[in-house]
Amino acid sequence: MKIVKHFSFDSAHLLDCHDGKCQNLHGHTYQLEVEVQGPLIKSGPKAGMVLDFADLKQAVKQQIVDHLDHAFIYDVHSEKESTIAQLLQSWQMKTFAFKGRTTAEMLSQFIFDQLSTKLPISRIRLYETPSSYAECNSPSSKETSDD
Ligand SMILES: Nc1nc2c(c(=O)[nH]1)N=C([C@H](O)[C@H](O)COP(=O)(O)OP(=O)(O)OP(=O)(O)O)CN2
Ligand SMILES: [Zn+2]
Repeated sequence: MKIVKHFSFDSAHLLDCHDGKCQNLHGHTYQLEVEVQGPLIKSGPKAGMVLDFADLKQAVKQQIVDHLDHAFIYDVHSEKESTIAQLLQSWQMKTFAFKGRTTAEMLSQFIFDQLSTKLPISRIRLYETPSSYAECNSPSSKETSDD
């Protein structure tokens, strides 16, 4: 059985060295879908659930949304992005240090890995724009081969 919950957060970023408009500072209202797979709980207050949606909400909020929402997400390996982050930090503005390029793909892998330490996550999908998303699946939850 699978359950899915949707989340949303707003972040600013840029892609240093991008060969298009995304080299400029800009923002996204990211839409995040988190899927959890597992058997139904058999008894007690959570009977008939894979995981209580409220518990899923709290975990995603604490581990992901609270850190990324209204933050400048920057690649710690980029001098340009780190310089912007230092300036924002000097004004007590919110930043999030990311160990990689802040693409939808890299962010979705990070979110998947973070959440997987606490929950049986089977898939996450991160929409950067309404028409663009990256998806990260647990190998064990794949229904088809690797293609
Ligand atoms: N494979 C990826 N390609 C791009 C990424 C990414 O994370 N992975 N990111 C960007 C930029 O961050 C950019 O903000 C998004 O680009 P784009 O989809 O072109 O933006 P639009 O506002 O034009 O989106 P629409 O949904 O088409 O309006 C670039 N590429
Ligand atoms: Zn972007």
